[in-house]
Amino acid sequence: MASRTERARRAIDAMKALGFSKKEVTPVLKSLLKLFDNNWEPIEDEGYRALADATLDARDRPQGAEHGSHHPRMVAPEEDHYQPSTSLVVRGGPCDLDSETEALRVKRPRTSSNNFSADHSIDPQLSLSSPLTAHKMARKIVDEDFQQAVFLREPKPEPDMDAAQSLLDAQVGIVSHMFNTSSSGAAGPPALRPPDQNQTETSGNKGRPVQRCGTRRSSTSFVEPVDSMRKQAQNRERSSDSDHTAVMHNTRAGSADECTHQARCLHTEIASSTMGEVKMSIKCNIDPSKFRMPSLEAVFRMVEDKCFRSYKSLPPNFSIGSLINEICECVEQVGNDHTAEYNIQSDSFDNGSNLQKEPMMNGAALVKPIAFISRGGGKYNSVEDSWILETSDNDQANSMVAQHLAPSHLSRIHDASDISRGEEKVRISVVNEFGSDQCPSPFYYKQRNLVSQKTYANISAARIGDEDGCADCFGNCLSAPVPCACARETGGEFAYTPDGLVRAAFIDECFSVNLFPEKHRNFFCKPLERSRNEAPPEPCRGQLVRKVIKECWSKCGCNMQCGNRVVQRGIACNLQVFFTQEGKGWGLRALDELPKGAFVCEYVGELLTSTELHERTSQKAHKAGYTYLVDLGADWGSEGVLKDEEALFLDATIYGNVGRFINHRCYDANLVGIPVEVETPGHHYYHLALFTSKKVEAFEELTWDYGIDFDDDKHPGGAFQCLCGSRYCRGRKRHRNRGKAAVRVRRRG
Ligand SMILES: C[S@@+](CC[C@H](N)C(=O)[O-])C[C@H]1O[C@@H](n2cnc3c(N)ncnc32)[C@H](O)[C@@H]1O
Repeated sequence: MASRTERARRAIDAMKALGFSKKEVTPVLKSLLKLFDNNWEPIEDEGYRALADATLDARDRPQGAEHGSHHPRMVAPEEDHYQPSTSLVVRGGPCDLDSETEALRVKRPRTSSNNFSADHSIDPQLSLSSPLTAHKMARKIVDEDFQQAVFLREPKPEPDMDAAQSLLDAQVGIVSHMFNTSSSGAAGPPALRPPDQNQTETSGNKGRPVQRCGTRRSSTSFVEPVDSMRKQAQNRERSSDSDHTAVMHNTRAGSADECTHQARCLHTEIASSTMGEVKMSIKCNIDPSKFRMPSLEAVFRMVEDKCFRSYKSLPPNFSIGSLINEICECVEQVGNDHTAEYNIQSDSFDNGSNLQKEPMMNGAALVKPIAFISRGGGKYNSVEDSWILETSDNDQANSMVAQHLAPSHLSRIHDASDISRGEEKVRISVVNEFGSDQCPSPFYYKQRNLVSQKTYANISAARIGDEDGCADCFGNCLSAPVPCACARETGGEFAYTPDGLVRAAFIDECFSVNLFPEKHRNFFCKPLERSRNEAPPEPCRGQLVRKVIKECWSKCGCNMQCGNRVVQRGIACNLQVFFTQEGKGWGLRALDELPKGAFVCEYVGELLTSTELHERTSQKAHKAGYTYLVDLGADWGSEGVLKDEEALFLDATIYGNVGRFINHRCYDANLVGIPVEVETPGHHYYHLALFTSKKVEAFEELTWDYGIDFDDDKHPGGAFQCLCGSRYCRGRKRHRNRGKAAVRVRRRG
C-alpha cells in the first residue's frame, strides 16, 4: 500500500497533467480527504475524477471559463463560418420552443489553453435576429411539420416480454396521444394537446382503441374502388401500348426511372392533368411466360402481409388502400407547396408531349421508398442531390443512404413497445410515466448513418487497403497471441476487453480529453477555405486530437464475433426512451445496470457536409427542429486546406436512432462519445459511439455532455435552459451568477 505522501504526490501529478497547479490542488485534496475520512479510494477512482471536479469547482472562475465543452456537440445550423472542430453542439428544438432561446450561437475555439475569455464568436449576421424571431420562426415551421398525425401505439403484449416490458404495459396502457398543430410546453415535444374523444378509433378486428396524435386533413384525393382499379389494370394489361409513361392528356409528369437495378420496379411515374387528376404508375419487371394478371385486392393483401412482417407492427387499420390515400394526400400537399425546395417541376403545364424525364425529386421519394430504401446494394444516381445506398462488403458495418425526405413526410407512427421498429437487435420501449399527452416527435428510425452522395466521406470497401485491416486473422482477434494491425490505432493494444467493454484507462483518457480539451488540442490545420467567400477565412484555432477506436471489419479475416467489433454489432443493452421529470423532454435510460466502458449506442443521423447543412438549414422547411445536430469536425489528421465539404455533421432530425434522445449533462455525464472507425480509414468520417464513463445503475438516465457553453451572453438566444441537475451545471451557475436569459453553445476546436 502506498504511503499517504506517495498517494498525495500521485494525485497532484495526475492533476498537473490536467493543468492544475499543486497550489490549487493541495487544499482541495485536503478537504476531500477530510470529507472522505481519509479514504483515498473515492478520490483516486475514475482517474481522480472527484478531485478534478472539486478542483474545478474550487476555482469558481468567472463565467466564460473553458471547461466542460466536450468534443461532441450539437450545432447551430445557421452557422456557416465553419471551423474544423471536434465538438458537437445542440440547438434548442421542439422540446424548448417556448423558452425563446431557439437560435444557438457558436463561439470559436480558444487559441490558448489558459485563455478563458470568449475570444471569438460567430458572425452575428448568421444568427437569427432575435430569440423571439427565432422562436416564432421555429414555432411556425414546427407547426407545419407536425400537421400530420403521429401515432404512439399500444405495445403488443407478447409471451416473451420481460418484466420491464410488463411494466411498460402497465405504464403506457392503451396509449393514445394527440398532436395539435400549436406547440406548447417548454420541455416536451411540440404540438401536443389532450386526447380528443372524437378522434378515438376502434381498431378494426383487433378491437383496440387507438387515438391519433394529431389532426388530420381531409383528403381531397381519391382512391378508386378496388374493382375499378382492377379493371384499369386489366385494361392496361390488354393495351398494346408499351410506352413506359402513363401519361394523361394535357399532363405534366415526373418519373423515377431507377428503382435500383436489383429491384423489380423499373420506374415510378407521376402525372397530373389540368382536370385536377394525378396519376401515378409503377412499372415492374416480370417474367411474362409465367405471369397471369392478379387481382389488385390479392396484391394489396400480400403487400400488407409483407409490411406487417417487415415492420412487425402497423396501425390496426393499416391497408394499402389507405396508404395510397396517404400518397395522394402527400402529392397534393407537396404539389401545392410551390416554395418547397424539393418540388422541382416548373409550374407550367405542357400538353403531354414535353414530358419531364428527370425524376421528380420528392415525387420519386414519395412513391418509391419501399423499393428504394429497403433493397440494399443499389445506387440511385440519376438525381444529383439524391442519397445513395452505398454498396457494402459488410452488411453490418456500413452506413445506409437514402433520399432526403422533407420533415413534413416524417414517419407518423411510433411503436411504444419498440421505437426502432425491429431495426435494433433489442426492443427499445417508450414510456411516459407522468401520463401527459405526449409522444416523441416523428422521425425515421435508422440503425446506421445515412450518407449523401456529395459527402466527402467516401465510404466504400474499395478505398480500404489491406493494410487497414487484418486479412490474415481468424476467429477472434482478441485471442490472438499478438494484437493485429487493427490495434495499431490504439497503441498496439485493443481498446476493448474480452468482455466487450472499453478498457477503463482508455475511457478515462477520453473523458479527460473531453473535460480538459485545452490540454489536449494539438493539431492546427491551415486556414479554412470557405465555399462562399462572404467573409475572409479565419485562421484555424486547432482541433482536438481525439482518441479513436479502430474496429475490425469486412476486409479483416476475423468473424463478426471478434472482440474488436463492438459498435458495428449494434446496441446490445436494454434501453428505454422515457419522459423526463425535470422538463428536458424525452430521455434515454438503461433497464439494467451497466458497467463502466459498456457500449450504449451510436449517435446516428444523416451525414452532411457543412455546405449541405447550410443548404438544408437555409431552407424554410428545415429551419426548425434542429435539436439533433452533431458536429463531427473535419479531418484532424489532414494538414491541407480544409474545404467546407470536408467538415461533417450528423443530423438526426429526420433519420436517427435512439442516440437522439440522450440529454445533456454538464461535466459528470455518465456517457462519453468516442470516435470509432469501421469502414473508413483516417480521421475524417467515423462513428460517434457512446460508452458508459462509469458504472450506471438500472433506470438511471443516460447523459452526455454536449459541450455547451451557457455563459456566452454575447449572442441572445441559444440552446436551452440547462436542467441537468449536475452539481457542476454550467447553466445553473450562469443563472445563479448572472441571472441572464441568453445562452449559447460553444464551439470546440
Ligand atoms: C438531442 S435532444 C435530446 C432529446 C430531447 N430531450 C427530446 O425530447 O427529443 C436535445 C434537446 O433536448 C433538450 N435537453 C437536452 N438536455 C437538456 C438539459 N440538460 N436541460 C434541458 N433541456 C435539455 C433540449 O431541448 C435540447 O435541445
